Amino acid sequence: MKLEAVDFNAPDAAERFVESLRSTGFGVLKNHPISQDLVSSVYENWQGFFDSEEKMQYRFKPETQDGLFPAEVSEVAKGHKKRDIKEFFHYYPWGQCPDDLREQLQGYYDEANGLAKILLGWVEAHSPENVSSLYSQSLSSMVDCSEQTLLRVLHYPPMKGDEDPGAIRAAAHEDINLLTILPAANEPGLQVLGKDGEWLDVPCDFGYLIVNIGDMLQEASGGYFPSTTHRVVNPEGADMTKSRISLPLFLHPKPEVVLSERYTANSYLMERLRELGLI
Ligand SMILES: O=C(O)CCC(=O)C(=O)O
Ligand SMILES: [Fe+2]
Repeated sequence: MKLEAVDFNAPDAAERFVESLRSTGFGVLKNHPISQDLVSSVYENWQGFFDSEEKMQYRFKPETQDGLFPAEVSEVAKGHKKRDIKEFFHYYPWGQCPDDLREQLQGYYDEANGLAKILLGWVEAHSPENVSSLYSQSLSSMVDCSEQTLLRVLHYPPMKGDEDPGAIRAAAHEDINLLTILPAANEPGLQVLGKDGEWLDVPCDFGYLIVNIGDMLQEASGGYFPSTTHRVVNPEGADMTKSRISLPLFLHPKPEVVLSERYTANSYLMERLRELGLI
């Protein structure tokens, strides 16, 4: 299996992108419309936030799940015992955010959501009829004006050498949401599990945009679009001293959206959060 970047402006971009999603669970785009200067500047400013003491004033609120999740409360992926080596900030337009970072992050949130709608349109247009007939409404309308779509700013600190043996930056997992949109991080490490059981590096050239399918699209498409297992491995050698910042946008439908005969977006999310011990 090979993950090749699709040129966003190519005439057959939609078809090739959706084919990649279908066969690998991932799609990689180049020449997409999201501003790289904006992404670099977000990385830089949020590195400053994570390096600061004031970050602790933004500790997450358990009832609304917005704000900073410090390293000591970081996630334990389903089926794993060790905590991931990371800290992260959950940004929602209605949630907490340092004043000096809000405008820029909201700007990125809006740009990424705009592109996400185009990509959901591509997925819908290239779903076979027996699959698109399963969608209770168009995929892009599922996320339209959703207040659940989450932008996560992730910081993986440099390795200190005293990490718990067996702990990694992000243990193997699948995303819960419809689609995840992620600009290439400032350091490598993201890997996807191929159908052959081999881990494959996701191309991370600066400027690439990585898109992956989450469990909700798998559910809504009756399994046609597979949600894919991925992880972030620890750096080795000289890279151990480097931080890694990444910026996934998790597209979440409005709570009342019907995903399948079994689930609404809300009932699905609650079931998964319960499994993860988060509620
Ligand atoms: O940091 C990355 O590259 C991926 C992060 C991720 O998979 C997640 O937060 O769900
Ligand atoms: Fe993920």
